[in-house]
Order: sequence, then structure tokens, then C-alpha cells
Amino acid sequence: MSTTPLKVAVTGAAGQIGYSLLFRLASGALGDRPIQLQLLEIEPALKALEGVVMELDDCAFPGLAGVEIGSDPTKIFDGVNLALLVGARPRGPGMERGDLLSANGAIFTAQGKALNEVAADDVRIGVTGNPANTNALIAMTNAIDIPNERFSALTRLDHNRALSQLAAKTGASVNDITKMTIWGNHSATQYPDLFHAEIAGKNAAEVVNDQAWVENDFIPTVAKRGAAIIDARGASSAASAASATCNAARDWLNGTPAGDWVSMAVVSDGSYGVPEGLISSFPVTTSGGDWSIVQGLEISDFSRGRIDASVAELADEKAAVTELGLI
Ligand SMILES: NC(=O)C1=CN([C@@H]2O[C@H](COP(=O)(O)OP(=O)(O)OC[C@H]3O[C@@H](n4cnc5c(N)ncnc54)[C@H](O)[C@@H]3O)[C@@H](O)[C@H]2O)C=CC1
Ligand SMILES: O=C([O-])CC(=O)C(=O)O
Repeated sequence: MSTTPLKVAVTGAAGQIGYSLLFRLASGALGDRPIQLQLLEIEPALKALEGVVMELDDCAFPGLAGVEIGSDPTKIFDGVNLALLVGARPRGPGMERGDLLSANGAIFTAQGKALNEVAADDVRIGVTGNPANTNALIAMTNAIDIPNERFSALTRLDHNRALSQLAAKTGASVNDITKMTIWGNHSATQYPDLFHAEIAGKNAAEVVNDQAWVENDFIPTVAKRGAAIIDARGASSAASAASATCNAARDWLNGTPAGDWVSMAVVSDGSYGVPEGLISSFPVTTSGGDWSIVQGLEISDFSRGRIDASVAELADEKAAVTELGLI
């Protein structure tokens, strides 16, 4: 293991997700390698961020090598190996994530350019801020020298939600469930697919044996979970989003276990009929900091229709940000 600290940038560090994420990162969520946190906020939030840094200090985390804060992305992204782009306005009750396109899109053009200029050669960029897939597309398009494969948007929270719903339905432990997949957009059109998932090695759909539950319960519960949390909490999910952001980064950098895969929204190479260049969620395995899309899965007509609907929404979002001049 390298003892050189991994330089990790977090944007929106004074926000709700930041308040959970920073402490998870600093306490070793990515592994044993020490980390250096580089925290980006807008100027008015820097004072609050100073308070968060005081609390990080007060935890005396052995693996936290240092913390730097600021509002200039070209300073904060300097030399970073991992950038977690969280900072963006969250949606409120009654909004869809797509409503945030113009409000948040501009943030990701500037940050893509700054990463392009100053990040480390091995940088990996995970986008949590919504609409996550299209924000990742904007950052990727504006970072012309960074390989497209270094960008990913977060669908791990949806993946974890799907694991948890399936575990509750079947009485299995989440530890026994493998090969869950989220396809498409991190939005209400996403397709949580349990037809390839396994529970202790048995096909999950066969164990469940209840297509009505899959269609009327499982898929909508997972796809609309973000809205349900906003309704209940009056604010969007934060601790679970931070947890998923850590899970996704850890697996990307350290690899997925043999016999399993995870869901990540990554740039399509045309696999499964998803148009090349869209950032869409796929089943992926990772190794050595690189991901590959799991190939050869059979897609039923039912699954095909759901994947196509979510991908069509991604294409619409791409057209909208093209129109806005963001890509
Ligand atoms: N992909 C996913 O699974 C999930 C994504 N989200 C999204 O994550 C984002 C953050 O959520 P919260 O932390 O709850 O929001 P929040 O409003 O509590 O925090 C956002 C922070 O970003 C900062 N910010 C705004 N513009 C910035 C910029 N240009 N540079 C740096 N920082 C900037 C704000 O000052 C604020 O402190 C939202 O877009 C939300 O919708 C939330 C949950 C799950
Ligand atoms: O729903 C939202 O706006 C926040 C989010 O992305 C989620 O919880 O999945």
C-alpha cells in the first residue's frame, strides 16, 4: 500500500452530503491509504466549511494527512487523484432532477475545465450532484485532455436501495445478493434490474417469483426513493448518498469482488444498444482503477423497454444541455 496520501477533492463540502461524506472519507472508507482532503465551496459557504474542518481536526483521524479549503477550483483540484463532485443545488418537493439542468449545469463546465488544467494524471472523477449523469457528461466534455473513462456518475445509491428492497422482500441478507444492476439515468426512469441478480447463487427473479411485485413495487420503490425521502425528511437524502459515494469510489479504485459487479453510470461504448457517448448506468466490474461493462447479459423485451425509456431521457438531457451551450 502506498503511504503517499491520496489527494481527494470534494465539492459542496459544506453541504448536507459533505457533512457525512468527509468524516467517512477521513475515517478510512476508501481503504488504508492516508488521504489529503481538498475541499471546494462557494465563497459564502467557506465560513461554515471552516467549522466542519474544525470538527475534522477534533476527530484526530489517524489516516487524515491534511485538509485544504477554498473557492477556486484551479487551486483545490491541483494534483487531485480523485474528485468527488457533490456541490450542486438539490431538488425540493415536486421537482424532478432534470429541473436542475440549467441551475447546476454551469457548475460542471467550470469544474471540468479546472480538472483538465490541474488534476493529477491518474485522476478519477465521480459525480454525485444532480442531474448526475448529465453533469458528468458536461464535466467530461469540458475536460478535453482527461480520458472519458475517468468520469462516472453515481447510481450506487440506487443499487444499494435495490439490494435493500430485495433483501427485505426475500428475508435474505444483503451480503447474499450479487449481480444487481441499475440501468440508465439516476432519475425516476432508471431501471433497477433483478433478472440477473442472485441470492446465495440462485436467480433472484426465480426466488421472488412475483412479477407483479417486481413491476409494481420493487422498480417504483427504488426509482422513486429519492422523492420519498424528500417528502419524509423535507430534504434530500444525504447520509445514504455519502455512503454510496464512498462505496462507489472505493470499488472503482480497489476493484470489485470476484463473482459480483456494481452499477456505475459511465460513458457508453454502444453496449446494450445505449448510444455511444451517453453517460448511462451499466453493470460494471472494476480492476486497477479501470471499469469494464459486463458483457453478454440477455435482455428480455421487458428489460429492453425499460432501458430504452431511461436512455431516451438521457438523450433528451444531452440535447437540452447542448442547446444551453454547456457541451
Ligand atoms: N446521485 C445521487 O445519488 C444523489 C445526488 N444528490 C445530489 O447531490 C447534490 C448535493 O446535495 P446536498 O449536499 O444535499 O446539497 P446542499 O445544498 O446541502 O449542499 C450543496 C453544497 O454545494 C455547494 N455549492 C454550490 N455551488 C458550488 C460550486 N460551484 N462549487 C462548490 N460548491 C458549490 C453549496 O454551497 C452547498 O454547500 C444535489 O445536487 C443533490 O441533488 C443527493 C442525493 C443522492
Ligand atoms: O432525489 C433526489 O433529489 C436526491 C437523490 O438524487 C436521491 O436521493 O436519489
